Order: sequence, then structure tokens, then C-alpha cells
Amino acid sequence: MSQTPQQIIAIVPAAGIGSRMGATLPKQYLALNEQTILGHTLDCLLSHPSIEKVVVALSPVDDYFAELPQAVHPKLEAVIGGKERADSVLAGLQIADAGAWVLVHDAARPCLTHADIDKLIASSSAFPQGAILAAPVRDTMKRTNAEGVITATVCREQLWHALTPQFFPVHSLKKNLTDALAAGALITDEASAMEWAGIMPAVVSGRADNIKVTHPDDLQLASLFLKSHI
Ligand SMILES: Nc1ccn([C@@H]2O[C@H](COP(=O)(O)OP(=O)(O)OP(=O)(O)O)[C@@H](O)[C@H]2O)c(=O)n1
Ligand SMILES: C[C@](O)(CO)[C@H](O)COP(=O)(O)O
Repeated sequence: MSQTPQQIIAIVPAAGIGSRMGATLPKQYLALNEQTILGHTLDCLLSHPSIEKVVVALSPVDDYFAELPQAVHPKLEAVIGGKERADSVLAGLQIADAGAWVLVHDAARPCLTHADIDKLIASSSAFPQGAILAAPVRDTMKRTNAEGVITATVCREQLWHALTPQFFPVHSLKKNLTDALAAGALITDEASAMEWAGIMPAVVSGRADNIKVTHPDDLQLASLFLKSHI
């Protein structure tokens, strides 16, 4: 059984505008339990002993990051993100060591725990192609037509919510993400770029409270989840 990677970095795509949140500032800078959403996310990654560097991808017009206390952390480096999330991740990969492994984690997921990071890192010995945190679907799943009328019940066996972090060798993710985007593939997470290349990652069951703050009512949920971690 191979060892877990010696060199691990994190990339945090944080260049979005949070349009679905409908706030007056990018959602990653909204207040959450005396911090910002991004501040919580960065604190979790910067404090993990196995993560040697955290690369955050920012909007070219970001006016907020420099004010964060985390901005001066010695393990933190900032790059300019891109038009889509995948472009921002690729911007981070440009400064990553090819021999490292990378944990890509959404800025908008502030409830991540070290225990889940440990589980994902440990999975690399069994899954050298890479793996993602995921949560099993609990509800009956429906597909509808454009009018909102049910057209099918989707089998939920082996059906998962893809979460982040998503954990891959830098060289493999960088090549496959570059090629997938160049081919015009729709890439909404790192795993889909690997799948596009025929490399099928594994899932590692993670906490269901590792939510992505997307809509306004997610903020109170994230607050409650973070308080439950203390
Ligand atoms: N061009 C982009 C778009 C998104 N992201 C980041 O990708 C993560 C997940 O994306 P999402 O939740 O969709 O964030 P937004 O794109 O900001 O939200 P929305 O789609 O509602 O505008 C977020 O941390 C976001 O900042 C990014 O780095 N670069
Ligand atoms: C990466 C991700 O969080 C996995 O569920 C999700 O794909 C991000 O999608 P978004 O549309 O950029 O929020």
C-alpha cells in the first residue's frame, strides 16, 4: 500500500460573485460567526498540519481580501482567478509544484473539518487516481421538465452529492483540466475533468454539514453547523 502524499497544497477558488446569494458583496466576504465565510475556510486549511501552502484565486476586482486577517498568513498565496470556477482552479494550478497533490476546496464551504480532510488525504493510498468528498443522497430524487412537472424518479442507489475538497495529483489534474476546457467540456468540479479524460475518481463519504453557501438561507445553516463543531 503506497504512502499518502508528502507534499500537499490547497487551492481555494474564491473569485466568484455569489449571484445566487443576492448580496451587495461577493458571498465569500459575508459575515459568519464573527468572521467571513472565506476567513473560516482559510483558517481550516491554513491550520491543517499536512497542508504546506494555500493558494486562493481572487477576482481581479476583489477589494476585500487584503482586509482579511488571513491575507498575511505565511502559508497563503493569492492568484487572479478566471471567468468560471474551473478557470480559477487552473490559475491556482499554474503555481503548484507538479510533484504535489492538491486539495481543491470551495471558498463557499466554510464548515469543512480537519477530520474530513484527514479522511480524504488517507484515501490516496487506496485511490491513487484521486478522490472527492461526497455525501450520499438521502431523499427520493425527481427529475422534472421545464415546467416543473415530474418526468422521472431517479434511482438514488450509489448517488452522491459531490462536495469539496477534491484531491488529485497536481500534474494529472492540471493536464486533464487544461485539455477538458480546451475541448469545451462543461467542468463544474475537478472530478468531471478527470472523468472527461477517462480517469474515474473515488468518493469518500464526508459530513453532510460541509455545505456550499449558495442561497441566503444557507448562511444561518452554516452558522449553526459551525457552532455545533465547537
Ligand atoms: N469564476 C469563478 C466562479 C466561482 N468561483 C468560486 O467557486 C466556488 C463555488 O462556486 P459558486 O458557489 O457557484 O460561487 P459563485 O460562482 O460565486 O456563485 P453564483 O454561481 O451564485 O454566482 C466559490 O467559492 C466561488 O468563489 C471562482 O473561484 N471563480
Ligand atoms: C465543486 C462543487 O462544489 C461540487 O459540488 C460544485 O460543482 C460547485 O458548483 P457551482 O455551480 O460552481 O457552485
